[in-house]
Amino acid sequence: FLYVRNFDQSYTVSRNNWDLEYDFIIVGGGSAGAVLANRLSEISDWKILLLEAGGSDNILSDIPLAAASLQQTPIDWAYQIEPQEASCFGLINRRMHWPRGKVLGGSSVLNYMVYIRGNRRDFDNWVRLGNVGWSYEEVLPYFIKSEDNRDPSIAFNGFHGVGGYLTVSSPPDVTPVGLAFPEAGKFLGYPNIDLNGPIQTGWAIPQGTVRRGARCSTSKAFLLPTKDRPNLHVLTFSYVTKILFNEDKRAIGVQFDRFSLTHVVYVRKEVIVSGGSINSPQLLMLSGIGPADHLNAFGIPIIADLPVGNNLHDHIYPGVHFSLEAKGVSIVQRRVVSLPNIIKYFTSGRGPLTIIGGIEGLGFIKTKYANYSDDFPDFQIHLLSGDISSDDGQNFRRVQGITRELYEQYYLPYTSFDSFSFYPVMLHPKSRGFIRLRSTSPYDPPIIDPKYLTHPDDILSMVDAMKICIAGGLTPAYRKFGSKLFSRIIPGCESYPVLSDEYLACQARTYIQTIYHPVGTCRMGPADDERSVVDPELRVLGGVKGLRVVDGSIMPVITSGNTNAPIIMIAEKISDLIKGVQLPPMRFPGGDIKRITLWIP
Ligand SMILES: Cc1cc2nc3c(=O)[nH]c(=O)nc-3n(C[C@H](O)[C@H](O)[C@H](O)COP(=O)(O)OP(=O)(O)OC[C@H]3O[C@@H](n4cnc5c(N)ncnc54)[C@H](O)[C@@H]3O)c2cc1C
Repeated sequence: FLYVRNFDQSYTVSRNNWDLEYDFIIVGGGSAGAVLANRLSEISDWKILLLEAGGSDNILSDIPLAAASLQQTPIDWAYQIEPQEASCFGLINRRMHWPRGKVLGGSSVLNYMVYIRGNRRDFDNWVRLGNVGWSYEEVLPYFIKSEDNRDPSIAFNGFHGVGGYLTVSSPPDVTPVGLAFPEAGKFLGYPNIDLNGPIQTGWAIPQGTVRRGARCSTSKAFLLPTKDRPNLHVLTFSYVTKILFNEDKRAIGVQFDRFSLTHVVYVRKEVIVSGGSINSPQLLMLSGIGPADHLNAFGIPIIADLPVGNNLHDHIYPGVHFSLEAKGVSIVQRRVVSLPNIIKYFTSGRGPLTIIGGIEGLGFIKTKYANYSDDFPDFQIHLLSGDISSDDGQNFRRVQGITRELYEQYYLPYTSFDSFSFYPVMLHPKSRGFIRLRSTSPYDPPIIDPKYLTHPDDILSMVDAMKICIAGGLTPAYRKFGSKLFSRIIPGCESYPVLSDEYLACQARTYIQTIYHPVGTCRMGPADDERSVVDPELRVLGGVKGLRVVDGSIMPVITSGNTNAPIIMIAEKISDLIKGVQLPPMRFPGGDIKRITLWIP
């Protein structure tokens, strides 16, 4: 207990009194909001208010292997998406859950802690879309600024930071199935590399946002060190329901609900919305910023007619599952959640409970559809060591929202043996969906329709990625444990020859799942691009003043990898911009790279 739990964390940030006016009001204390609160309150003359709808994180959320068990609990907004047209859910007709953190630290408290920054092309692509200032060379200093990398073999290779607020570490313990992952990659021709270093295409055991074996959320990383700053007020259980404007379209404050009472607080400089990719567009629309026809339909007075809620996209994957003859080589949750392992975790910050969401390997690969000349992978394989059902399906059923009967029908055969899964995550989906208001009540969850797989290219590349996964799981690295592809005949796909392209496509449509990276709903772009909601300094367009959006919703195109680190970077960069400073661009430490043509949506 002493080892992993810093007693400082028991501080409470809730206050019962606050001021009537602040220099900055930040809405949402998640991945982005926590960074902004820290960095802006470094200026002692500025008074900052952070309003967070949820409370504080807890001891369960510290345990890396327990990540999935946090879903559908009070610290999760527990959204559900609309049923999808593309027959993704033909088999079980489910409405996929979309967890989002409702807690200080936001989704960084629920996430699986994988630390990935994305590909340098992602940011150069943002610049090509008109977003001056966001090239890889300009954002790299901000990734480094946040970081405290604790692995000496990675920390000093020129791409990393030491001494920042965000602890990044390599896993203290890895199962044999995890250790086999880079070996399997090498067999297929992929090098074992630092996935945040000079090249991204490779297979490796990933680093995580983990400090001494426990989750390092942005609440722990960025808010905890500010607890003695008198100019930062953090109010938990404070749900912002409206941004207030004067007749000049200047944001002058917000209205929020706290313990059944409604309050108003005013702002001198700016309101910054950091509610995440679902809540930020919802709040903007409720406040009169959104598509005019949609707001008119609800009778909401229009402040600015902007494409808020459009451009919703996400990372999805189909599962490729393997069973193993060997025993004790992967995480079988019913075995690893044992008293000795719990004691080990709390006394030394080691053991299987430190494994980040069960993810022990990451492989960035290129399918034949990638169509790029060099290092710009189109899929990211996540190795889940131990399968969805190794805890008797409890998390899986909760996370995927399927019934016990369906679970027993299709997944039960997994439960008794060691196993692993490869999840090939499609990095550059072309399908686009939207967020819209369901009603004018801020308490009604918005309509979320990602329109998965509605672009025909998306399914083709997915089939190819599944084939690479099948090859990877059957390499000598896994054969030595007796790996076998778990090939049940999927109901609805019987008419296709097993493992044919058509069969795999059917499997993908049937079992697609989110890896929880929705972005893009308050798209950043130049003012003359009709798709833009915020400009490259993240100021809301349409003549609005004193209002920014800073979170995952501003990404014009999703980054190649998990989204927490890039969102922290975005908040770091904008904090400096607000302060009127910018770190100098870093020349790419590996030298110049070839220019290539990217697909631009
Ligand atoms: C289950 C899961 C697993 C993931 N795994 C990984 C991973 O392994 N690696 C990775 O890099 N990324 C991962 N992600 C994604 C990553 O965590 C998110 O992209 C990132 O945390 C989003 O940051 P954000 O600042 O945009 O929003 P959030 O972190 O969601 O923050 C939004 C905050 O605003 C608050 N809020 C919203 N509306 C209001 C309002 N009106 N008033 C007051 N407060 C409000 C919310 O309660 C929340 O605290 C995962 C996400 C999930 C959910």
